Amino acid sequence: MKFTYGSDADTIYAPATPVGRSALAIVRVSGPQTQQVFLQLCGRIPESRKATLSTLRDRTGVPIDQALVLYFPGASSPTGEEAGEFHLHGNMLLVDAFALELEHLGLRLAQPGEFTRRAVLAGKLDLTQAEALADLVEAETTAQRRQAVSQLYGALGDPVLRWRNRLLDALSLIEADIDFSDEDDVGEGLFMSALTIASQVSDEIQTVLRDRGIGERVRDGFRVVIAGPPNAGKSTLLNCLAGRDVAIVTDIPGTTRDVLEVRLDLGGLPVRLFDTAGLHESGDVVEQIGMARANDQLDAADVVLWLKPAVGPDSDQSRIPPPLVAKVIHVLTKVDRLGAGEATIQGTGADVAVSAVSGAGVDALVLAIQQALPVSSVNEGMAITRRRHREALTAAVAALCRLPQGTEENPTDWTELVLWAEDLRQAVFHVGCITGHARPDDVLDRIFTAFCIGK
Ligand SMILES: Nc1nc2c(ncn2[C@@H]2O[C@H](COP(=O)(O)OP(=O)(O)OP(=O)(O)O)[C@@H](O)[C@H]2O)c(=O)[nH]1
Ligand SMILES: [K+]
Ligand SMILES: [Mg+2]
Repeated sequence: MKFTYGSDADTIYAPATPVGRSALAIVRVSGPQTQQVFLQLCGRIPESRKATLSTLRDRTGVPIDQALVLYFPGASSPTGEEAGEFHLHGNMLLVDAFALELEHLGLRLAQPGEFTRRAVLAGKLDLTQAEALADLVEAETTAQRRQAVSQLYGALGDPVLRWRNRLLDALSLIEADIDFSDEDDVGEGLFMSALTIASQVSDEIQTVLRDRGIGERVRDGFRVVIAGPPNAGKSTLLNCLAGRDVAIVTDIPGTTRDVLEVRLDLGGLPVRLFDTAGLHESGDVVEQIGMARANDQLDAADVVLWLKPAVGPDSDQSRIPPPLVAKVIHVLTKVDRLGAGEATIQGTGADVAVSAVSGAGVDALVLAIQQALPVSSVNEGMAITRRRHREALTAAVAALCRLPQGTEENPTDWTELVLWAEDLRQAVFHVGCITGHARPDDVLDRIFTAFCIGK
């Protein structure tokens, strides 16, 4: 969907707190008509940046509410333009009555993310910080919250900006060389320093690109897939780990066909846990489709729980998982059905033995999953958190790799310098897209449509 914003010259408003009953409801206003809003509804413009108690009145003079109001003048406001905040009591009828007065003055309801968009356009935030704000609002686990906060404080934006500045330095060296050069001479040899800078930046970016996608995983959730033969107890285990009855369980093999997903917080890490159809030879068309879906999940998994029942008709099937990139945890299930004293894991090849009925071994399994997640570097230093960042960095590296890699190489004539300058310019552009220093409109639209209104 293409999202179109109203004019950036409009004065916008939006509730910044959730709909419903609450102690307070905060309404934000931003744009050139802000002072007029204060004059009309409070009777005066409050002192800048100071919480002031004020009676809000409608256009007939009838009080709407007594509210704490805040006025942020021009450039020092969160959006970089005239802005205000109204802390009403948290009743929706009251908020509606207030909104009606704002609309009467010509304000319009903000689009999702429009306040943050204005802050970016005013240079108050770079794009990675704007994305971090969205991630912070959406965070469901500690790791997500920490990653969002560190990105807000520049964990991604700062190094990207430094790369861009160094590439700009390199570009200006080459441009100087071009200026010095005439037809017989290719400049002062400044290109050598330029190529050194470019290759160092390229190496640094490539190191970051080899991060195994941890930042993206923290943002989206690590994928843990439960798989194994039919009736191994996969759906029962999903329900047990989720703590609720998500999946259908029966003693009929082939009960699960569709992929089911639950989101879990495992020690602060976001996990997407998937239940899949039992894998075996089957002529049943529906089961075959289910197994194809199961295999797709296995291909995308970070960790696979491969289940095998300790007892029952399926226990002797010596099934092994298909070849996988993911880490595999071999889980022996239904151990409550083993006789007392029977050694559980030994000789079975399993890593963990569980019973979803008695709960035995479930804590050990959770621990094993946590240890199998590729999290050693979570929240430490720079993290790529979106595909957008990865694509931009990859494109920048591709441009830098077109430059000669050894500094010994001399340009054959000055037109070659011009081509090198162009490659550098492209690298600068792609790196700049991450922070918003180069800003194609579709990038902005894609980012801000994912925001909630009022942010
Ligand atoms: N005693 C005992 N029975 C279990 C346990 N886990 C599962 N079962 C039983 O095993 C049968 C199969 O369980 P499911 O969870 O449906 O197995 P599944 O692997 O999802 O099966 P499909 O979806 O058909 O591949 C059911 O009758 C469950 O009640 C367990 O830990 N202990
Ligand atoms: K079943
Ligand atoms: Mg099942």
